[in-house]
Amino acid sequence: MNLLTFDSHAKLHESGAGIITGLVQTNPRAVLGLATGGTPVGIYEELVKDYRRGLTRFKDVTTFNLDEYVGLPEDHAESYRNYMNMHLFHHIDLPRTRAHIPDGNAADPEAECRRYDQLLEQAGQIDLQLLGLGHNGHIGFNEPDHALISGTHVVQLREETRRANARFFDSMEQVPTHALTMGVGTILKARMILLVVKGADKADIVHRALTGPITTDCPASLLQTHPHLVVLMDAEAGRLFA
Ligand SMILES: N[C@@H]1[C@@H](O)[C@H](O)[C@@H](COP(=O)(O)O)O[C@@H]1O
Repeated sequence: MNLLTFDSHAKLHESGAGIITGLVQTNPRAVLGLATGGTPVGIYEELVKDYRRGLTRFKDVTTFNLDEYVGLPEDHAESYRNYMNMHLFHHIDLPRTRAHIPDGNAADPEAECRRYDQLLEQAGQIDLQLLGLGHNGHIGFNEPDHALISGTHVVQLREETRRANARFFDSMEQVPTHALTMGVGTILKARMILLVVKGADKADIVHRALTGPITTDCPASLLQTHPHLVVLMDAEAGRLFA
């Protein structure tokens, strides 16, 4: 595990984008696992800057997003498809046909999960999986539970997760109750995992996840078992690692 702490968000974002840009430079056909939420926005901004500087091209890259809400129209401001379009996809030359996100409006969500897993399988191994961290230790939308599911599945969101995400919606009632998420098995199969954690409110959970017991009560704790985990933290999130 490689832990890196940054004294500014600018440096953290540059570093995160630099790792992704470097990977795509050496492997133009890279398969990237992408995340949403507040945390990676600055990294996507830097990635777009790298692209505009001509440092990288995405025309042969394939991407898979971790998750999507169930029941939000694709063009809803808070759908993860719309988030990705706004923050990354509309600014780079990644072909839409290779930018995969689970379809939260599929008539048969279980069938959609199987379709997503087939696409993942066809693409081969994810080269780099970008991850944020939920306050309860969730990764993607894999919530703490007595057992975790390996492949893509439908999940009922915990109240604390809906509350944390309510800041992006007009009211708590508008936050979807369910989501489709890649499973922890798929996440752990990635060649490299880039976990990004920011803010004092995540200091306890990131410390517990990376130094505490490996348990399904804290899905991110499974990342301890990964052979190539890189963690980027701001000083506030990383304060317990001193
Ligand atoms: N499904 C997403 C996760 O992929 C994200 O990593 C996490 C933290 O979000 P944030 O970065 O906004 O704190 O919660 C969300 O619910």
